[in-house]
Amino acid sequence: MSDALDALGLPGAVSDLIRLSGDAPVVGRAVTVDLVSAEQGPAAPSTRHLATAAVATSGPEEVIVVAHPGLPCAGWGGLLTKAASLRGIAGTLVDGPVRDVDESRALGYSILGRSATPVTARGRLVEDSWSETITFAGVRVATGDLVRADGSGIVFIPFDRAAEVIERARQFAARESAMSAALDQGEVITAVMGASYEELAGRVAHS
Ligand SMILES: O=C([O-])CC(=O)C(=O)O
Ligand SMILES: [Mg+2]
Repeated sequence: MSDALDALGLPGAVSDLIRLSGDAPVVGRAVTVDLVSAEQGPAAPSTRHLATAAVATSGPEEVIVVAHPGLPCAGWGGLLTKAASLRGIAGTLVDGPVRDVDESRALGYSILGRSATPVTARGRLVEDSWSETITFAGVRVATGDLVRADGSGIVFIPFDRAAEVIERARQFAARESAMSAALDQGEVITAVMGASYEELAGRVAHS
């Protein structure tokens, strides 16, 4: 998917976030949440914990995508995981720290984030909006965009470019399957990942 974005000159690949829990690929449509520091948020104190509206209205094939202002406190926790898991939500991506990671692991719920922390968001972070377009690790993400995340990171695909990105990704995947089969048949890696593979990336990157 990342190679397909490269090929089409699209941003959307996010490095540096790590898998904190779960082991299944996270695939679905983004449901965005934007967090700000409590000092920058609304004057009245928050009466609803962050991300709860997004969780309460989302379900299977949806992914909660949480923008985080970078303070050292959690943008997600175990009770949110429990509620999301009960609703069949595909997973959560947080551009910041996450807490209660062991609870999320016990439930097998997939989370990618920047780090783990024990520190609560309460009194520190508030939800500025949800379902609005956000900037997540430098990528603009709208609710409804496609997401795929796994142990290597995240790709976001704008909904209106999804068909062409997926088509291109299928071509790359077919090519890699053939290369993998060639290895099974005894071809050497120097030949399998030879000039044609390198040229493919070069052509792609500059097309
Ligand atoms: O207080 C928080 O940051 C959220 C939390 O622990 C949870 O969802 O369990
Ligand atoms: Mg908790």
